[in-house]
Amino acid sequence: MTSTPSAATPTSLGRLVARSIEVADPGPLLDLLPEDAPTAWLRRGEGIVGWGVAASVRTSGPERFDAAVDWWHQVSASAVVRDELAVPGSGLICLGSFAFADDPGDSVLIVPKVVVGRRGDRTWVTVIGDDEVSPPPDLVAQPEPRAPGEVVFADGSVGGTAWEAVVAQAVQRINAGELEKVVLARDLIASTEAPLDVRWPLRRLGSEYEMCWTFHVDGLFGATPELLVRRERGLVTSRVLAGTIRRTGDDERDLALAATLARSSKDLEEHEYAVRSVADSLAPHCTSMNVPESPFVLHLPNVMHLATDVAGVVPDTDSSTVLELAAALHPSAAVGGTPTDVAVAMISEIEGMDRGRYAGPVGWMDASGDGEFGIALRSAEYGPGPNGTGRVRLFAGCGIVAESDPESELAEAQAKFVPVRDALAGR
Ligand SMILES: C=C(O[C@@H]1C=C(C(=O)O)C=C[C@H]1O)C(=O)O
Repeated sequence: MTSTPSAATPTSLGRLVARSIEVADPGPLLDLLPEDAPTAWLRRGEGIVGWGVAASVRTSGPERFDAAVDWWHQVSASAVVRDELAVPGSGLICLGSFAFADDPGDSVLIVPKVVVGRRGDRTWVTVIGDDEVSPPPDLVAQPEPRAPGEVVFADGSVGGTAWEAVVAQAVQRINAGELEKVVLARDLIASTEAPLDVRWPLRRLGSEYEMCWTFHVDGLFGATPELLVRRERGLVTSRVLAGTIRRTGDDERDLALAATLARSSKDLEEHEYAVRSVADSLAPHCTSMNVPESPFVLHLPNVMHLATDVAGVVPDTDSSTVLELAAALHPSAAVGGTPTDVAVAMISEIEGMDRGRYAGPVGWMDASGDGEFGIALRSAEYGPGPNGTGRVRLFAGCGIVAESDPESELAEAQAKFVPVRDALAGR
């Protein structure tokens, strides 16, 4: 790895050596994570956790995806890999998280030093190092993570009332024919008494939001219900969400609400834009595709969504990695809008905040380019606060169409803060 793309800042230029071995079930993967440099991508207890940094690259700007793909090609081409399992996620892998917007676009790919993965009833450990690998570590459950202590929430960049006015402005511009749909988000700031030990919210998100992908990459964590793209041995899949209704906590009422959502023309329209944008971006890579005609309702503890699982076959002649597919799909109408360019310009004009890596692709990739990238929703970014405290920035957004009502959209955004908000609670 002598030459690196200009938009990339790598940490390791050495040749990597990776070795994966099968191990006995060590119990819940999240319980194995140490406090220092943990990474995670898990759903229903399966997936990947990792710790330490064997190599990483930071990229930025409009070239952030291309620069990361180039770096990964170089790293994986020069690596020596011994993998006794050869299942998705074993062998050399990286985890990554990408900014929503081109500017500043700060993004990261990380190759952990240790990865523990689970798929079905198989569990493995991968140890990755420079030129030589250490023996696999003992896998033992770590003590309960440190609690955040008292947590105080405050408005972020734009307060609730001001945000309603921004939504109203978007509705007006949609009705004036400028665009069809735009996704607008806001942030909340949580101040935690102690610096955040990210394993605290991760454990809670992993058990409360089993239908979601619980993730952490370099300070961005959450539990997303939306899979931007999975590439696995020539098959691509994407779970598209758009159209939301809040749950009441009363099962019978929620079922009636689910039926209302499935018939709501406003939500079906919003959903249709999102499905079309994903299908159109995947089509050039696929020989055949399955796009269901109508969505199903995905039930989460806080909200219900209209959901469509899109699938396609990528021929051997198409060598696009899952990250390139994610880059082609980003930003889908689920987090940008329709038409994409007009919506993205409107977001930066009126939203009033930098999204950072919220609503960008987050996930993992192996040396063959297979892997999974979700959309970083129901997420937050954390760092140090003043005087030994912690600071967490939570994000939530909503698709705005012609019939959107600002007050209901604000309530919907509040409901989307709930997963991370609740996961920070408890002392
Ligand atoms: C933008 C978010 O969610 C997206 C917007 C949705 C909607 O407007 O109905 C639903 C799911 C997501 O695609 C978010 O959670 O922040």
